[in-house]
Amino acid sequence: MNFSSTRKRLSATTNPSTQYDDDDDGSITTAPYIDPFSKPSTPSQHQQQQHQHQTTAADRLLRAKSSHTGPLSVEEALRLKNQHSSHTKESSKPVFLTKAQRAQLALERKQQEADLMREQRAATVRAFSKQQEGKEDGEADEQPDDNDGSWRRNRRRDDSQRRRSRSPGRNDRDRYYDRDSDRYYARYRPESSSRRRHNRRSSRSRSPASSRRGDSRHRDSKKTGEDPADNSGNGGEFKFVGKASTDGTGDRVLTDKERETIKQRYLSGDQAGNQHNGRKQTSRKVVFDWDASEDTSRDINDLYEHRHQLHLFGRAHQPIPSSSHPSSAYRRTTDEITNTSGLSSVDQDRLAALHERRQRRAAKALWDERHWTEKPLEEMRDRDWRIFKEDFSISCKGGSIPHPLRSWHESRIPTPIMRAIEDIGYKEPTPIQRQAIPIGLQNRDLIGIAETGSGKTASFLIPMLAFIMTRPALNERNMADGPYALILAPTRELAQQIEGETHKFARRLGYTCVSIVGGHDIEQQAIALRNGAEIIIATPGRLRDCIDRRVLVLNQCTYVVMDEADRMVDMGFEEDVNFILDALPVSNIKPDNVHEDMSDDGGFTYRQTTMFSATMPPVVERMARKYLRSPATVTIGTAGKAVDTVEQRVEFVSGEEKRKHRLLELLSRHRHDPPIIVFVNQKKNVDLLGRALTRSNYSVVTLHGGKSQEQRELSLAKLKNHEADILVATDVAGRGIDVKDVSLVVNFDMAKDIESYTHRIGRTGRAGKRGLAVTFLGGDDRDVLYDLKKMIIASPLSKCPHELASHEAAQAPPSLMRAARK
Ligand SMILES: Nc1ncnc2c1ncn2[C@@H]1O[C@H](COP(=O)(O)OP(=O)(O)OP(=O)(O)O)[C@@H](O)[C@H]1O
Repeated sequence: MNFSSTRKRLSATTNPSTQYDDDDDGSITTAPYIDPFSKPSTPSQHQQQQHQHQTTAADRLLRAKSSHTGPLSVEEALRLKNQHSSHTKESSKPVFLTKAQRAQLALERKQQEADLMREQRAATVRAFSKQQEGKEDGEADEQPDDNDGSWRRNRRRDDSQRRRSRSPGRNDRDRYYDRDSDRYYARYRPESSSRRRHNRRSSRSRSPASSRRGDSRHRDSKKTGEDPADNSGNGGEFKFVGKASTDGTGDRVLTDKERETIKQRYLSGDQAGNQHNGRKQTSRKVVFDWDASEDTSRDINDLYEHRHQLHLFGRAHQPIPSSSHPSSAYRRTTDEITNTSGLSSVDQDRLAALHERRQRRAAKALWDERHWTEKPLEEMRDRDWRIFKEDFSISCKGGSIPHPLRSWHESRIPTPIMRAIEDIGYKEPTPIQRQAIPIGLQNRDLIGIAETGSGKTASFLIPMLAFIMTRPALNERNMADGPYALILAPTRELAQQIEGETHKFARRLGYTCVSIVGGHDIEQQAIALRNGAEIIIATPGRLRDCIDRRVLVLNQCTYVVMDEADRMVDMGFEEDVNFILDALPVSNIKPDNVHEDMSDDGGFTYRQTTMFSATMPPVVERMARKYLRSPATVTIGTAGKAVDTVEQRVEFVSGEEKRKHRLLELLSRHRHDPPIIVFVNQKKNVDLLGRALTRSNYSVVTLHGGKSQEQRELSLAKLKNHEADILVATDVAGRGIDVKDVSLVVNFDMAKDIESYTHRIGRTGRAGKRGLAVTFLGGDDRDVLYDLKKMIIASPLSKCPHELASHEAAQAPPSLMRAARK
């Protein structure tokens, strides 16, 4: 639809006072238009309207009066007056417009304003281009009338008149605007053109960047559909680039889109203001397909996790002013952030938590992620030490525990002992050695609990030797005061074994060790003691004898080791142990209030007492409380747990004959490599079984408490030397006996308690090697079934048979079962 023709038709119908006076040139002569339907927009306009109505009514009265020949009659005058007053009443009535009419009128008015603006812009451009042309062409311009640009103005007027002649419906308002715009050009053109000239000059002198800005403006105008070049070149016609057509009269017809744009721009003020150039705000936004569950940022930054904390100060959405020119608002903001005094306690807590998290993150950034094996000692952090201890199942109690040994050469072990360790061939310390040796070197009391065959002997020997190195060498004068160190063991075999282990080190260091065990001539032992020995290894009974007989004094003994202390108590040696410990000098007993670390004791040496075992029943803890001062406790793995390298099997076999038969079957069928140890509970059964096995062509030695010390030592030596394949023994051989590569342990009789069982099966699977333990169970073993089941279940190599798992006696501890029976 032709927009301009609609506008004209509407004007004609809605403006009753419009008079068309089409003359030859198409011009319209009319009074300035006042729309009677529209509310006066200003007070002056309103007064003007009122005045016009009144003037028109008075004129009519005068005309009526003048057309009358004589004076008016009273009726005539009244009629005229009534006529006038009714007209006045009518004209003063408010006129209501429909919404569509108002919109149409507003559209019309806006169109007129747009036309006026367009004209003004075009005129400015024309004036400018005329001046440019004038400059370029100079005096030799082909247009003779163009010196002042008047020919262009004339041509524009001609064009305008031609257009008007083509548009007979054009109303007086258009004419008014034309005139008005001419006035505008006359008034403002020189100034605006001179301003443009000025702008142009200044833009030339400005930086290239600003000229680029001009370019970008140019580009922008292209984007919006306007072409400034066209505006300057087409005589001020507002030209749309796009699908535009003309109607039959040659008037340009606006497209729907253009009309819509004009409507949005001029009719809906709010929308036009918000939506720049009628463009939707989101038209240039990229809308991503995004799902909150795909947000991985919260994994790496917990700031996102607690997003609300960002809004703690309510400033996140506000622009922060430049700190170089801090405004009062900015200062207030920073004050609020740094000063938490005004915050609620909840917000202060949040702020503190945030701060702490940042600090943790910063500390984490400093973490060295290398494994402890890749780090030098001085770069080890607490975390590395924790990992290290976990790797070796080391757990400690007692406070001020030194770091464990990573290797032999990183320790504070004196060089001569280090050389001895190298000579013996211990490449790496075992877990108990890693932690017990540094504690021992601090001259600190210690309880060491580690599985069988884990190197506990060296754990107490090495610090003991280091301590002895600090003592004066034994000579004629101090020899009579006795040894520097004492090692107590429950059995002769164990004592002799420790002696052998100690001797390996001691002879390399020039020290003497003497074992005092039963079964040997006490006179010979007294002679050995008189010759002087730094280290005494003894069983409690014989040592007490020696002290009683004054064969031995312990005047300068300040280092005491109790190996298998629980066994000593078990065997009834507790009283003997107490007697021996009480015989030690009291002057060097460490007071309770002394700091745990005794390494720097100002030259004074307190007595150091240590206890080692694979099991630590409560009775040993009682002894420890009595004789140890602020001890450190080191546990490797789980206290009392059987060594993981042993596979434990159990079979329910009742009766001696059946068990013998089963044992022979086991030995013949599976062909276990010697040495093999078979444990029997009673001495006489040891001999019976030994003979039975010998009859079956096995090379057998036996060991029990009823044999002479010589026979016992011979049996053990034959087994170690591989002269015998099988050792049949009681619990005498159950503890501490270290025979290399025992492949099989058979519990012909089950041990009476779980600790003894643990030590027995610990004769195999030693020093990291794998072993097998087979146990025959019968009706007498009910009291250990519960603990045995637990131990087998805990063993990684073992499988608990259904018979044991479901056994009635294996369902609860024996004490509970007894209580339930009562
Ligand atoms: N660091 C080491 N490297 C290699 N072998 C070692 C090391 N320490 C000790 N051994 C060896 O391991 C074996 C067992 O050592 P030891 O007898 O001291 O163990 P244990 O824990 O006392 O056993 P039990 O509890 O049965 O008495 C011995 O033959 C010993 O020579």
